[in-house]
Amino acid sequence: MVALTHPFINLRRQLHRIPELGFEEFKTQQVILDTLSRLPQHRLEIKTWRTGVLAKVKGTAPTRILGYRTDMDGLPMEEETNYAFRSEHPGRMHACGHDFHMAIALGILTHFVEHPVKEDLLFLFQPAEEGPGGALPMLQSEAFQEWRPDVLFALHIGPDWPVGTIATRPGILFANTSELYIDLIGTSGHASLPHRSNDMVIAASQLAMQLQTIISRNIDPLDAAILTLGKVTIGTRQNIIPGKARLEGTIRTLSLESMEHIKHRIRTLVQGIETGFNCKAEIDWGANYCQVENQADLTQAFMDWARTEGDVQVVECREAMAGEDFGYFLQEIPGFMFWLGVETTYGLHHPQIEPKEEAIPIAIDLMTRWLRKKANSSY
Ligand SMILES: CC(=O)N[C@@H](CCC[C@H](N)C(=O)O)C(=O)O
Repeated sequence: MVALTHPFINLRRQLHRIPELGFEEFKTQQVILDTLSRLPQHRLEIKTWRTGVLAKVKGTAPTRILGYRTDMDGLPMEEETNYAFRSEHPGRMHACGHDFHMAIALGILTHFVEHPVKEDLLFLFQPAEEGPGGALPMLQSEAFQEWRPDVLFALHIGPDWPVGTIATRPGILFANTSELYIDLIGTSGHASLPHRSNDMVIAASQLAMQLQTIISRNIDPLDAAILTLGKVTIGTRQNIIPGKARLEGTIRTLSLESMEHIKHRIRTLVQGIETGFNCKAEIDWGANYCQVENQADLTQAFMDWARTEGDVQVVECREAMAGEDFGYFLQEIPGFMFWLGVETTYGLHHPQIEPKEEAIPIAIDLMTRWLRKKANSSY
């Protein structure tokens, strides 16, 4: 772990202590607003939107708005790192790097308040990326539309790459996602009377196995797709036949067509369970995120530029099956997202993840130079 010498590493640690779930980022929002309030105000315009923040750094002779987005929320999990600055919120953790993302955004913003460029720069602090999804409602908000940027950039910490490496690609970077919740409703009863009950352990087990056939039997093997069940809840006690089961999961695809096809197959299999087990079933698709599709020319230009700058390694990576609601912004505004190497032993969403903080100043420096270049060019 690096020493506490860099102001934005310090800020990351401050944010790391206070992870909050989507649309509950009250303390986080306050830290962002407090940080902004300590900067010279004459170049800053600030708006809040729900628990998010929009901060505009006014340019010297603006004709366009260049945007930079960070997410803000933490995850509902117990932290198990060795950090001295562990989460102070039980059952909450920044395990997806949003503390890094916010500190980096504030580092870039601070630079431009002190060293303005010609164009306006918009910094979006977006709530609820992990769920239920803040990007789409923020994109549709009046607050955003009033300052709608012409281009938009973002990064995500990348545990698989060493510090000093960035990885991205023109085109699809992150998958389409849909959450999946299936409730099965049968009849509970005494363990000794199976014929008078309708056991949802058996129905849920059958369904879990059948769902796994969708990817292996119904999807083109060359078209990547995932159906993961992350949580199954059934029963209360060893001698009670449970009449209710809940299966929770996520679907990931690299095309919208595959997403629709998988949902169609899920509906069909669930209907089969209803018929076969004489139970009722309800499906809820939860939050859906569209793919993160990097604008090809801009992304290629960024990768070429970063290679010539020579201080970071640039990798053209494959698509990831992770989801990111930043994709909604990129459906309407040209831009890109990239992975920032933070080289960790444990991956994203792991309770022991300790991303390397040396990546924070590297990212601030890189994106400061990129935004300066874009703000001074005609595109
Ligand atoms: C980068 C990352 O880990 N993103 C999350 C986004 C959540 C997607 C959605 N709520 C779902 O689970 O379907 C991810 O899990 O990929």
